[in-house]
Amino acid sequence: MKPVEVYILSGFLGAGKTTLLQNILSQEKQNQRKIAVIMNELGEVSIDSNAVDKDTPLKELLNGCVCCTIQGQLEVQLDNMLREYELDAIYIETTGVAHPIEVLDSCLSPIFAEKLSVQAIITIVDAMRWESRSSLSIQLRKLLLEQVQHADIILLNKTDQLSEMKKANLVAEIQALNSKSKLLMTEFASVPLAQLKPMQKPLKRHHEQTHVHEHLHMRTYVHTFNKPVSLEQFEQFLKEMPETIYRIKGYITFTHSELPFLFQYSYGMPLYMKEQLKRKNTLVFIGENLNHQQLVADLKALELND
Ligand SMILES: Nc1nc2c(ncn2[C@@H]2O[C@H](COP(=O)(O)OP(=O)(O)OP(=O)(O)O)[C@@H](O)[C@H]2O)c(=O)[nH]1
Repeated sequence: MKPVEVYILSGFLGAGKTTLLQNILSQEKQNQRKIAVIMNELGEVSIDSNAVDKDTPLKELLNGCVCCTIQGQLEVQLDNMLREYELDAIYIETTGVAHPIEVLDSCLSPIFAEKLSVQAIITIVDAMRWESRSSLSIQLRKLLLEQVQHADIILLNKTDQLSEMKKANLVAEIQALNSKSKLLMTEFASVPLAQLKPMQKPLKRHHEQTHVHEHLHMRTYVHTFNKPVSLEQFEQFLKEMPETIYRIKGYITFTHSELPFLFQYSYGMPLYMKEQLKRKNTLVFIGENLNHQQLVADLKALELND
């Protein structure tokens, strides 16, 4: 039997991995290929899984980063996928702080030698984040660089926010770091599937391990609101919260609206999308050295002030 193609989607928190996955899945559906998804999220609840439609087999690895705490689980999930479904391809969306090589290692395990064929590590780079990476900690900067260096295909995303001149500078910088990869510029990760074929297949590569909890000090906090909150006060909270909170996602209901909003925040940019169904009002916060106590107090205060 033909081995199942595997694509590893990597990229920093909020770079656009889920947006890319949605674009890919709708194109794969048109091509009538059988696709499965493995998602790894840092928080203990999944927000992104709603982005995958019900017909697509989905396995989730929650509350850990594939690269350190749950690499073994990834192998088990891959094995389960192969037993349960007849597939053409599996897409693995890693957490924004995963090292793609660890994921690659799991897929290249001898138990999958005949069954999986890893096609590419696709790294999506948030153009704005890349530009201002000097404000990140050394460990995170290193991770960003390595995600680029180990990619077979690089999507320079969010280019809608860059001038032509800045685009040219970024392209030159990224090509200097990894001249072997294919580099594409995208807005909202829009890319034809045919472009996601690498120039060469990934081989086993080595890197220095950077683990989420040990070195990056990356933490998550999951907060559930018991009642709607004021939009105005929530926006004030966003303005005042520490810059080391890089990513927030989840559902939130405001006093002015019955239905919740899907809330996305990355690199200082909030985005609200109205939902059609009631959802649990849970937000996942991801950041470096999170001060849990302060966060809990600030979020609880939003409910009291209402
Ligand atoms: N302006 C702009 N926003 C974008 C673009 N691509 C994605 N976004 C937005 O950026 C936010 C994060 O996108 P996601 O696709 O959820 O990012 P992600 O990498 O999956 O995030 P994590 O899973 O938390 O690491 C969302 O609000 C997207 O709508 C783009 O090209 N331009």
